[in-house]
Amino acid sequence: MSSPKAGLPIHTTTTSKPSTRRVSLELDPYASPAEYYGKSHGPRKVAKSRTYSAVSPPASPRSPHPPYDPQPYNKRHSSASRVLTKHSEQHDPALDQAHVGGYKVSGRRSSHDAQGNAPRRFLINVEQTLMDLLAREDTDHNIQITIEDSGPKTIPLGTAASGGYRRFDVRGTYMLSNLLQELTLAKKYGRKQIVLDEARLNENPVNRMARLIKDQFWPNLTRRIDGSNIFQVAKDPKDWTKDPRPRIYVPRGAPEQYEYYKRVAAEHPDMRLDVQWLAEDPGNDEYVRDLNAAPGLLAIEMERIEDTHDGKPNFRGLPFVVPGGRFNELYGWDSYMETLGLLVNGREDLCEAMVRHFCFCIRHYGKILNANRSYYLCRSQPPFLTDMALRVYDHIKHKPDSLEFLRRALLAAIKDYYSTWMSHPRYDPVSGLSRYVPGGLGVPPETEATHFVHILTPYAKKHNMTFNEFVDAYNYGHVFEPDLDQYFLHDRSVRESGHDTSYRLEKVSAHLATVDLNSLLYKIECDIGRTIRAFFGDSLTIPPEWHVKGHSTIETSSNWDRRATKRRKIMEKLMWDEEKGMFFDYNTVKKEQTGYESATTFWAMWAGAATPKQANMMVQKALPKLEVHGGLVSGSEESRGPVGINRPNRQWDYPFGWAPQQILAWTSLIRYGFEEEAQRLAYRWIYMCTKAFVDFNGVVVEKYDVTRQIDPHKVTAEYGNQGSDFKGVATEGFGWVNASYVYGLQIVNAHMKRALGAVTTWDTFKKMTEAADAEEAADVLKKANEHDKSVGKVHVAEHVRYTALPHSHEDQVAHKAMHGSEERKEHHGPGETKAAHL
Ligand SMILES: OC[C@H]1O[C@H](O[C@H]2O[C@H](CO)[C@@H](O)[C@H](O)[C@H]2O)[C@H](O)[C@@H](O)[C@@H]1O
Repeated sequence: MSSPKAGLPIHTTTTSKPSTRRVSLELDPYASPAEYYGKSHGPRKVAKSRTYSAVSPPASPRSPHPPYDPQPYNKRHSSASRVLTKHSEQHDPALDQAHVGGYKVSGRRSSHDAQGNAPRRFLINVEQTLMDLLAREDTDHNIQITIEDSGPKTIPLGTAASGGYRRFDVRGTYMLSNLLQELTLAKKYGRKQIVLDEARLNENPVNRMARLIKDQFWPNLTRRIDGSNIFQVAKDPKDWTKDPRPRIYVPRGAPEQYEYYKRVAAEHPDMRLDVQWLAEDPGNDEYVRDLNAAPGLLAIEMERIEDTHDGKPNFRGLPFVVPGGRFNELYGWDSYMETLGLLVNGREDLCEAMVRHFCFCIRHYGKILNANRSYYLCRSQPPFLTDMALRVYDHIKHKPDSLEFLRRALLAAIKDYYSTWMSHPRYDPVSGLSRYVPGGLGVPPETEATHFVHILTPYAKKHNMTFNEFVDAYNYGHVFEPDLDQYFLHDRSVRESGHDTSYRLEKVSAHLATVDLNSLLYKIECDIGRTIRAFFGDSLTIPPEWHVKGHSTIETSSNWDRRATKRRKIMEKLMWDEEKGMFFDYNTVKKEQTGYESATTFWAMWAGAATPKQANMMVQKALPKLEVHGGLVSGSEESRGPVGINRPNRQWDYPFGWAPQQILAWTSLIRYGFEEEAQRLAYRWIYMCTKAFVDFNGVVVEKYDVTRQIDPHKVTAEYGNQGSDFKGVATEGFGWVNASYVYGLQIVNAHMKRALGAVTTWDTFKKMTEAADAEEAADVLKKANEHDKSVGKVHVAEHVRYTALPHSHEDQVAHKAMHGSEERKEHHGPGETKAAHL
């Protein structure tokens, strides 16, 4: 483990940096913190004492910045001397250059550094500068420097070229907060003194955020579960018991894991690791409820490694990426969304491992779990396995066992399809559609204590019990409240949908055949049919361990194609509203559409279930209702209805926007040729994330208020916002937002990227582009007229069209979307189009 943080994240081999980088001044100013402060900073931080002795005398009161002196010169001199003397055998060309050649050291008093051509670097005493910076700039004392702080917004730092003698002002919230972040990281890596590249402080914010995601956030969100870390990862911040302890449940089909964990427990009794067999039928409602008295992790996939020194079989957990810093377990649809970003960042190793975990879960727990904790055993999440596996396969197909990987994922997806989504109670035979209807009893134990207070308190009063007494009595069937049973049936359903919580679903979810779920199942049907045909000779044998009773042991594509066609027709009949230009959830009990306007309407396009005409109507009618400042809002304000003290807002409703909704909408739009709209939405979202990142100390959160222009990360709904509560530096971001950022940057064009780097709003960018186009057109017109005068012809329109043609690849893509209709067709399958790669 190379992370300095809590020992939790694991840093697996990354493809992002060549290992041959030289440790010297050549060090990439944008190297990952592990490299910049960990491996490579040592030799840069020191210089020979003899060179240091050449530094000029103390600053005079006439120094350009007399009011601020973070450390008296003599103190700086002596502390630096100490370091320098101590490490005098080490050599830093940067400082040699400063004192011996290159930059000539002035004999005058300390002064501000003039900007030379060489990149500027600062020589910084970490602890002292950190203290000074916070004392001066963090006026609201939250250990973040943001636009809400009212400090002077400037701090002078000594340049490395002058051995810290000459000073240069670092100004503005963005640079100061980057300084805070860098110092916090340097401190975590144990650095006392650093040479810091200015380039790290004034880096293009889009590049910085994308870089942090790739080099820092993904590694810090990466976990594995095995004996080396079970003590930490088994800990659950949601654990409600009096004696939280590490506990792992192992399914009967994985006896080698049971033996392994038993051995780990025996070897480390101080850990108090509780290793338990899971029941044969772990999806039983009563059983899962009873496990709530002793919640624990559920074992996931491991790989066999070299035997122990005494010849015992040994294992290592496969890695996975968690949704956010507080999590230690593998989530369902978060993992899919993260995969989209991880693939952009070359981390197919992690994506492949997550698919393998999902296969393990389907095989042993019967489904992809909400997350691998005992209290999630009855509950799944939106299913994306086929798309995930196909995308990963596309990146690993050169590997010898890649086809086996795909086969296994397909077998797992088929089993999950039959036994989870097309079985009672999720499948509704009357409509032919599916619903989120997980099992379970009682109050979901993992939710925030306050979430159900308003629902349960009247019942507690009615039964003359305290709140906790009532919850206990209700959970164990000592009191009967059928209305509450219905309430929690729907609540569990909302949580399985991943959209927890929303007024779209509250008190009705289990009755709804949602657009989201049925679009996903349509996609799964298409993917399975196509994959069996393309990769497995149109005949896939189902081995006993994947076989679901009542279904064939040989799968062919035609059945899957038929299923997909059937579902598409039903969706069109029951969910499509031609007049509104939207798909709506269908209430299978009331047998009517709900009419709730939700961003999930675009999932039908993502899956390819919408006809081109329907897609066009959605762009014309649904998009304007849901497009706001920061991209796509979860649902319309009108559909959500009024909120207030008695009807609090819900995090998956207006005005909040979530990364998965953005990602799926962009991909949907591109799939049907609406690249201009996809780019605009991606721009809005990336702009909003970047703006918050720049103004609020590098914050990246779980969800945003997409209608808020200044501080969109401030979300007060339900449990607040994951990712906003950090000290000094955000080290993980949030999984699916990280993914949306790097994925979205693949969608916007080069001009947009530049404008985003300058934190330009969409409206300004649009005006600028239109103005530039108009100017260019006027210029062309002028030239054409001149030309026409000379040749006596008028072909202005042709010239305008020609000169408006963009030159870069991205521009051509955008241009085609704007001017050409040839790409507006339906695409299916990976590898066919840009959409497929996205
Ligand atoms: O504790 C409340 C809920 O927390 C999770 O839901 C939210 O976070 C998940 C992880 O990012 C995400 O998958 C989900 O869409 C979010 O709403 C958890 O999944 C819920 O089961 C839990 O009740």
